Amino acid sequence: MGLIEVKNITKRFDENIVLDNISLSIDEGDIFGLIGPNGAGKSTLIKIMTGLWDSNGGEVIIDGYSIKEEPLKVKEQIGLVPQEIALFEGISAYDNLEFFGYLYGLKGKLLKKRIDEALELVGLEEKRKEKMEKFSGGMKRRLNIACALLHEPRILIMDEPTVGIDPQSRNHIFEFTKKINKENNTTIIYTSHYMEEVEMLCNSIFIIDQGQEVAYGSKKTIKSMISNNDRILLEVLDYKGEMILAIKSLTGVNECIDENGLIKLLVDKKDFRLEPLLKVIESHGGQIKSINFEEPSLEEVFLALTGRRLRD
Ligand SMILES: Nc1ncnc2c1ncn2[C@@H]1O[C@H](COP(=O)(O)OP(=O)(O)OP(=O)(O)O)[C@@H](O)[C@H]1O
Repeated sequence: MGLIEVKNITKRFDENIVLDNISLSIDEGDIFGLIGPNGAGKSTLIKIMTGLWDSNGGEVIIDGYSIKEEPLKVKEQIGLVPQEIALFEGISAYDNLEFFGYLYGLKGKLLKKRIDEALELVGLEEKRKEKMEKFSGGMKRRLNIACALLHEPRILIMDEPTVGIDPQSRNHIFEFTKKINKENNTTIIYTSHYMEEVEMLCNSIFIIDQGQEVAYGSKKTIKSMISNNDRILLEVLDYKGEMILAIKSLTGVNECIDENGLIKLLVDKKDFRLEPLLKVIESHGGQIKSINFEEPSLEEVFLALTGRRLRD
């Protein structure tokens, strides 16, 4: 059983079904990506998983506790960073953290220690005395995440943490997310409509669209859902013209396009072997300058499975 079990969750607003029988399981230490376009149901699922909203059917079990029956046991394990920034503008970064620390029941030396650690983690130690109103959107977002980490939660949930922020803050968020996952084994749930972020950060992925599961599993599993093909890009110097014909006749090669020395291959993962390809190139006098293997991107997966782009 995973640390987090979501079982057959359904949510309706009047007649509108916004989550349709969603089930998933998240292991301790995972970085779990929940992705889908605007209005797909990501925030609604997060609100149900954290006990902020009730579902119309199904259940959420965290560490063996039902969120409906033992909400406090569940909530103390979670740090939630909501989509809307929740901070006090008129006071300093430190005072904001102190306020949230009190809410978690922290005080005295322990609170000070946790505030220092959280400020360092999100890269805002030098801004501790500055008032929030002077902060950029990205700095506010980082501080908001720091607030959610003060009680050292076992699970950190971030709902679209990089929307509308500067690249520097975005990189900070990636770096410290990876750090707390690695060093503290914190389980991360990360929602986004930026496929490339999730692709970079997450090991398990759930793609949701119009309240329904589109794909779910490890990155590898999801990518293999749409294609048995891999792409290979080769840069080859000094080869003779017949080489392309010889490559095309190799087992497992479905396509071979030559663009002035940049050779693009589409190969069947099951049947293709690298060795015969290298031999053919060598026997035609070609010299390989570079060779790259490419998998389909998550964006391509989404397009293949839904017929639409994630961001139109
Ligand atoms: N309080 C509400 N009342 C009625 N409908 C709602 C409510 N909250 C959300 N919805 C609807 O539920 C659907 C899912 O919304 P949700 O905010 O969960 O999507 P999302 O994937 O988080 O999108 P975004 O990336 O835009 O935040 C949308 O159609 C939305 O209009």
